[in-house]
Amino acid sequence: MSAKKIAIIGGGNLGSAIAQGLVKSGFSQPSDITVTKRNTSTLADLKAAGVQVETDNAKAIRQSEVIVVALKPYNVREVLQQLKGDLDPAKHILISVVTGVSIADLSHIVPGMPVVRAMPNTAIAIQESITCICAANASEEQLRYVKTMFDQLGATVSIDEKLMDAATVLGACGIAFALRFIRANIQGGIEIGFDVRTASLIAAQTVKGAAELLIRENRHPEEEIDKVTTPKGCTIAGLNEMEHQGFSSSLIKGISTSYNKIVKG
Ligand SMILES: NC(=O)C1=CN([C@@H]2O[C@H](COP(=O)(O)OP(=O)(O)OC[C@H]3O[C@@H](n4cnc5c(N)ncnc54)[C@H](OP(=O)(O)O)[C@@H]3O)[C@@H](O)[C@H]2O)C=CC1
Ligand SMILES: O=C(O)[C@@H]1CCC=N1
Repeated sequence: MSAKKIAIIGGGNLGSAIAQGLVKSGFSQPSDITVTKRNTSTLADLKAAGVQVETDNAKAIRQSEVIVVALKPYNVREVLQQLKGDLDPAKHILISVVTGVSIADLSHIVPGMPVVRAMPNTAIAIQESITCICAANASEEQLRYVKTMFDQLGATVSIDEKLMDAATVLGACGIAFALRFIRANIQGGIEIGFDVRTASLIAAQTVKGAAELLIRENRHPEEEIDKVTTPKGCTIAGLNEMEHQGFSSSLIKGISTSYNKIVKG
């Protein structure tokens, strides 16, 4: 368990998910976490779990050592400018999960602060995130702490900052892409006879199983696909029709479009 007190500035979708994961994992005592936002009514569940809920960012920062910034990209500059006087490079470490805001940008807003960028996804709420991490001006010890924290909340990978936008697309947006794939499977499953609950369970568990084959067994997807595609069988017939309709191509184009949205605006 972490002895450090953690402030999460911006308790929206991701900020709340991080708090949930920190509580569930036992990494932090609920009372050592403070989550801020202007309208705190949406944080009732976290409050009931013992997490401190605040509208006052400065107060949250003063009573914490680790500051997780989970604001919308367009809010970061203004909010951090206001909090500059409360941030102490000797006491605090800043972890930004904000999309598209570089360590250089952050260091420009709050000079001298140790900054780590992290890119988790919403599965962090259930300790199943993949979190990409990069640091330019944090100490080895601070970086170790951040990695340990996110290791409790899923898996981590250290990357160069130049790959952070790509990490956002593949890991963070990727949850939505995967869920849309599952939804399409559910819709197909209903069309061929299943009720929605059964179709959802089969579709979700099947995707989980496929992912586990890659993660646990370190296999290439095509190696596993070869085991399923009986010659002249129904799998290859369905798979080829999906490819004729642009399945892989649409996913690759979607990933590329998502990436360009971050880098070109
Ligand atoms: N959602 C995701 O899956 C992921 C998001 N990200 C990044 O994380 C960041 C947050 O995204 P997301 O959680 O989706 O966005 P949300 O809009 O859900 O969360 C941002 C929160 O910030 C709060 N906020 C706004 N102004 C202030 C302020 N002055 N002080 C304190 N809190 C404030 C808002 O609440 P209120 O209006 O009540 O103040 C809001 O709940 C973004 O930069 C996003 O790109 C990264 C990876 C994944
Ligand atoms: O859609 C977005 O812009 C954010 C970044 C990653 C996930 N959600």
